[in-house]
Amino acid sequence: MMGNVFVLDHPLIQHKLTYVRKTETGTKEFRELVDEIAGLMAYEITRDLPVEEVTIETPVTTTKSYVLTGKKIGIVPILRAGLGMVEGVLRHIPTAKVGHVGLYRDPDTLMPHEYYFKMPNDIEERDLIVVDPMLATGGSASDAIQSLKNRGAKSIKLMCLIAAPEGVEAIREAHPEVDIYLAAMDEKLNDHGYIVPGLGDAGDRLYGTK
Ligand SMILES: O=P(O)(O)OC[C@H]1O[C@H](OP(=O)(O)OP(=O)(O)O)[C@H](O)[C@@H]1O
Ligand SMILES: O=c1cc[nH]c(=O)[nH]1
Ligand SMILES: [Mg+2]
Repeated sequence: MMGNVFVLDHPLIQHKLTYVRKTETGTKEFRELVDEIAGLMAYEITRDLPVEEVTIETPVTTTKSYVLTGKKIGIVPILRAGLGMVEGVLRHIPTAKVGHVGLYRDPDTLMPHEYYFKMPNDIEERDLIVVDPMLATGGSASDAIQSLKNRGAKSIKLMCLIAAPEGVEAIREAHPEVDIYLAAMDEKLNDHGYIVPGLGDAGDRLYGTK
């Protein structure tokens, strides 16, 4: 089955993304905005979570209502920049477990290198949401998803703030069953593998390392 690409262009997300992109937005505000956008996106991507009917008492009467079935969820940030999206998602899915994949992209070759991998021990039973603000060449997300599959993951979604068409294509090629959720689809990559117009280096802007 071919995964879908969803651009979650809700007005609140579009508005916040404008400030995330702006050069003059400082580290503190950048971090807050990434967190808020991740929360709004989590709200959208959990739309199909299963619920079950329960019978409850209100102060007025007995009625039927709905609760989540308790489907197991895992949030998988790609370090470092993906960390900026974790709390926003956890705010809406507080029982989710969090697994970390450490990857950095070599600035010259643009190839990803894995330096850390730690998951909950039942990832094969969980619906995993891989989070990373940037999907550029797609190399990092593609490798992270492959690492998860190699360890038994069966259900994986990818959630990014901004993607280049090249990155989306790379994921669709390597992992055709993975649904991709974006806040924006940008124009292209530049010669250094940065997304245009993009927001610059997400990790550096989140953590003030440049
Ligand atoms: O799609 P790609 O071409 O692989 O590029 C995207 C990756 O690059 C950035 O991470 P970076 O390597 O800068 O690491 P960092 O998060 O530690 O800054 C970003 O957060 C993605 O993980
Ligand atoms: O534009 C880009 C591309 C890769 N990584 C980033 O942080 N930004
Ligand atoms: Mg970086």
